[in-house]
Amino acid sequence: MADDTREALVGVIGGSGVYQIDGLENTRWETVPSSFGEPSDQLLFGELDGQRLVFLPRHGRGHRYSPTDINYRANIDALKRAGVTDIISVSAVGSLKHEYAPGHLVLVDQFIDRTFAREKSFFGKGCVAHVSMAHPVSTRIGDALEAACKELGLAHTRGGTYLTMEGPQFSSLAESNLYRSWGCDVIGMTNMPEAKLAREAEIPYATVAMVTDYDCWHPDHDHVTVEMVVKVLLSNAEHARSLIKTAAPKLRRRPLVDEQGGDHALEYALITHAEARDPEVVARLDAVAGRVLGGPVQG
Ligand SMILES: CSC[C@H]1O[C@H](OP(=O)(O)O)[C@H](O)[C@@H]1O
Ligand SMILES: Nc1ncnc2[nH]cnc12
Repeated sequence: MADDTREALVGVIGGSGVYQIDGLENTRWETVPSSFGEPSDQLLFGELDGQRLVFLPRHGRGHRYSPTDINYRANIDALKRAGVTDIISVSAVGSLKHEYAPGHLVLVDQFIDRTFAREKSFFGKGCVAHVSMAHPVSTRIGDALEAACKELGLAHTRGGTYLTMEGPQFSSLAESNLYRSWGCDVIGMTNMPEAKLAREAEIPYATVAMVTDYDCWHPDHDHVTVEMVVKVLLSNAEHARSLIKTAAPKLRRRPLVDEQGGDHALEYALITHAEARDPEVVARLDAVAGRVLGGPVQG
């Protein structure tokens, strides 16, 4: 029978408190240049139980970039250039629901984007595209993460909405209550535009949101502080590590065409006529959109 799968290369974007992956073997940090500027750091290539993996610390080693200052475009472009086919994002989040106590993992499947000071698209003047964000998270990667949580006995919930705020300040009580009234589950500062850009780059994406605090709405819990987030993260670092270790091998082979659309999002997204495209803009889209832009555009 014909093999209708292909080898995957899993990329892990580590959030606050996750600046490396212990246990990764045969590692090398490599500079991967991007046509969209500087990624947050070099990429760490390595193997986890024989499975090749690429790791990028979202805020850079030492946490040098604030959520607003992260060059999300360069990060996703660099991962694409490195051959990454699937992204697992690991993120610290505040809980907006009683039932998600610190330590709980939420495998989110929806996002609300309230950020306003970031580059959100690879496309624009000179080459316009509109991708679907109806279902921003890959069910296939979510399945692997859920199975891993079950195997490891980690407290988790499949599905949930992650509200992305601009930051860097945490929310006011009125904002926190507003997001709760919208039915959001968790709050963070980074997953948008990251998930949008992964979609544009045709890389299926899924997030493991690690609850570190109750933001500022819970009457019985202190308001979130960085100290609180770091304390919970340190005590959960082992969970994140074993989760990646258990989930990544489940993603080793992937379908030729992802049924979710995450790896062919650009199929019907480009709207600028070939003759109207700006060759310079097209040139820097070589990794992200080379599949649909075809050969070099004549100037
Ligand atoms: C250190 S608390 C706030 C910080 O943590 C989260 O980052 P990440 O998603 O990269 O884990 C949150 O979004 C803020 O950037
Ligand atoms: N309460 C919170 N708000 C925004 N980002 C966070 N990251 C961790 N906790 C957070």
